[in-house]
Amino acid sequence: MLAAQNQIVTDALRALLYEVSVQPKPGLVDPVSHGSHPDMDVFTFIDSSLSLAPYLRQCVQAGSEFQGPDLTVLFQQIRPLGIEAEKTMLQATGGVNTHKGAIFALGISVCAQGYRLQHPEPDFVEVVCQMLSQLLEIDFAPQQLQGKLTAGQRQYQAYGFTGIRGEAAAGFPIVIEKALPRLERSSGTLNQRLLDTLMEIVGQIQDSNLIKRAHGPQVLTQVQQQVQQYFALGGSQTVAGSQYLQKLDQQFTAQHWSLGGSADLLIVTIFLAAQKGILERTAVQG
Ligand SMILES: CC(C)(COP(=O)(O)OP(=O)(O)OC[C@H]1O[C@@H](n2cnc3c(N)ncnc32)[C@H](O)[C@@H]1O)[C@@H](O)C(=O)NCCC(=O)NCCS
Ligand SMILES: Nc1ncnc2c1ncn2[C@@H]1O[C@H](COP(=O)(O)OP(=O)(O)OP(=O)(O)O)[C@@H](O)[C@H]1O
Repeated sequence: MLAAQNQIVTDALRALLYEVSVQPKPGLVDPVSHGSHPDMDVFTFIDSSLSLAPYLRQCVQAGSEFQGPDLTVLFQQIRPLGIEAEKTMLQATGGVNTHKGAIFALGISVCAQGYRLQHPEPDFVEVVCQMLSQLLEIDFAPQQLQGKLTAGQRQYQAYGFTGIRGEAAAGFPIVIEKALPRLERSSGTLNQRLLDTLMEIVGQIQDSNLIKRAHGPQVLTQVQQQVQQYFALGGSQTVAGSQYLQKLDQQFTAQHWSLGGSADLLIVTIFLAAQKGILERTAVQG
């Protein structure tokens, strides 16, 4: 039991560290570039990731010890832990928001996997959906949408987009139905496979981070076309695809666009792939 709990925490930390190591990611921080985030670099992400280890352990423990019939209670137990973890992250990064979305999405994911150690019958999606069955109703209640709103809250009001909350409450369908299958059928180096997986997510998501930075959802159509073009050129394994991705990185950085939500779903994808044992390492070439 303890070994399995430890493995969940290790896989979650692996996911955080792998995500920031993948490059080139359009507009996102990687070891070569800070993209559209001049206040961060790869070391900020390493510090942030390490600071989250105790939080991730607490979420796993809460999941594996939970016995009641109502999994919304389990989510109520871990949410305050997430709010504390955001403060820990900000202390570790000198006040920079590196992993807000990941604290939420990965915390829920490791908690669900912790729960499944004792209750293997429901699958990951069922556990997550049960945990979050009241999330949208509670978070998007009119009394919550007052005062200074976050990007996600503003976009819910303006466009009805449910953002990270909607993805999580639906059991991360983009991760399960699109990103994991893309990762499984991908080939090449691990970096190449994870780049294709990231771009698969970018083509599917309504990323509140991107919509905020591009000042409106019309950006989604353009970015979806760019993703199609990337895959039409052969993706990360062809010279044309790689050059196109570099061009996108330059364009996103110049426009100050970012893909924070896609990065967060990539983290969840890597975590689940590691748990399923489909994240086999591939020799790095060149
Ligand atoms: C739900 C969270 C993420 C807060 O949401 P918030 O509205 O602040 O976030 P917002 O939508 O602006 O984006 C947060 C991050 O999510 C990621 N993200 C954006 N869009 C998506 C998406 N479609 N899918 C996945 N991740 C996404 C990005 O990295 C982004 O930076 C979480 O931080 C949280 O629950 N915080 C505690 C708040 C709380 O419980 N308050 C008390 C009750 S209101
Ligand atoms: N590799 C990465 N590079 C950059 N952002 C990432 C990366 N991985 C995840 N993210 C996500 O992007 C978000 C940061 O976006 P952004 O800087 O726009 O947020 P903010 O602090 O809310 O806004 P602002 O910087 O405009 O005040 C983080 O919360 C994080 O979840």
